[in-house]
Amino acid sequence: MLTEKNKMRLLEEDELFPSTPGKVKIERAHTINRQFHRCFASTSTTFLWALFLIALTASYLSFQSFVSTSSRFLSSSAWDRQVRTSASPRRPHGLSVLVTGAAGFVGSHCSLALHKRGDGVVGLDNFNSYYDPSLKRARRDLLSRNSILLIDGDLNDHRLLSKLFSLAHFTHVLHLAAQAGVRYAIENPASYVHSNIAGLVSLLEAVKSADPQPAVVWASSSSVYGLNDKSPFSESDRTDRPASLYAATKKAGEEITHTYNHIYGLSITGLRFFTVYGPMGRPDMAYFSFTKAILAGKPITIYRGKDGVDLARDFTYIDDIVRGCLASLDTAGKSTGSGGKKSGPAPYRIFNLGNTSPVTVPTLVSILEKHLKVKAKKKIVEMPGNGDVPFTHANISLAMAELRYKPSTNLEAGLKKFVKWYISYYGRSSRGGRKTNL
Ligand SMILES: O=C(O)[C@H]1O[C@H](OP(=O)(O)OP(=O)(O)OC[C@H]2O[C@@H](n3ccc(=O)[nH]c3=O)[C@H](O)[C@@H]2O)[C@H](O)[C@@H](O)[C@@H]1O
Repeated sequence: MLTEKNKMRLLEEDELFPSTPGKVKIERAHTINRQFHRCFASTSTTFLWALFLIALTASYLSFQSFVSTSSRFLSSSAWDRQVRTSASPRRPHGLSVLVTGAAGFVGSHCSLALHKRGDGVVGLDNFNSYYDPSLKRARRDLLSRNSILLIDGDLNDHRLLSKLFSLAHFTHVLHLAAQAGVRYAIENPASYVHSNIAGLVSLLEAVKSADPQPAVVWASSSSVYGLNDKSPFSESDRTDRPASLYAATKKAGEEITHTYNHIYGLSITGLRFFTVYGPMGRPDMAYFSFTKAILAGKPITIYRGKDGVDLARDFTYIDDIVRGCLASLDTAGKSTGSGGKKSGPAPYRIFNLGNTSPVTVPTLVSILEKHLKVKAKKKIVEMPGNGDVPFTHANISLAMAELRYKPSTNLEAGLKKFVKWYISYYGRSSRGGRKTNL
């Protein structure tokens, strides 16, 4: 017999866990159900507590790491001195440049080139794990051996940025930090917004408030041309039809920098890089991942466009890009703002930095086969609809006229240098592990 109290409890439990309407309930089933419900209720409570504790621990840890990162940077006079020394030019009228993304491919090459000619350089990089961070650490070690300070920090860390601009009077910011890669945007769209939109705005806010305001040279991308089929691509061509979220964030960057130019008088130069390759490059890019796979005897996937047309890229060698970046810094006019107001118009420039001679992906593979002396195992598939464009081709007349930009390395010669570096760094039988220092 059920007591009134027990009946009430059962009723309450029934309300909590309603049974399927119309089902006959027998007492034994009900008892089992009740035990199950109790057990479930206690499991779910435990689960919720566990979640709560995990969240609490995670926020504590991230707070601790924020505090320790910030205090490590923000309260040490030794660190202040390091920033000032690294930012100081060693030649008369030299530049003082904050290079974001300095542990990256283009960032590390530019930092070294600037340092070599006597400019002051401070690097900033968040060492994210989009590709193997050990290569980024190796680049940092190389910079460090050249007395270039590279700070592990994120563009979105406002305190860190304002501290940097208060410590050093940077004449220029070379902004190369970004979430790169066209196809990865399908997997992780938020990382593109974090770095290429929020990070960019955070940086521009810091630059706007700096006194004096530096000039900004930054990496846009050939991908902004998107579905443009007028060839070669000129800076005045349509860029309102991006084919990937990556391209859309780079295009947004061009508009965002324009706003800061218009309102605050920041001197802006946007560089549309065309598929940059070379030694110490990005492992996610086709020429790099193909090399690794070919040496390992693994198959490579070659995408092919509609109607069996080969895809083509205006592959551009890193040294040419570095020269274009340095020429952009050297010719950037001054920012005109101070205290949040501009005192006159400042330059806003956009340049293509390409090679002007597109090469198909199968040709890229055959050049690699030749330099590696190994035949590739090729799998040809139709280009997936995940952001790729069929071809790119730069018109570089504007950069030639204003930057004296003149690319001098063709794909054959550039890949030879890349392969030489790859084998010296990883070895021929590598599985991605490094053999020597950079
Ligand atoms: O120029 C640019 O703006 C962009 O250049 C590259 O993007 P992408 O040209 O797609 O370079 P890769 O990823 O190296 O691809 C090169 C070509 O190889 C093809 N590919 C790639 C990977 C693969 O497994 N198979 C394959 O056939 C691609 O479809 C593409 O046609 C960079 O990854 C971007 O960060 C940069 O902004």
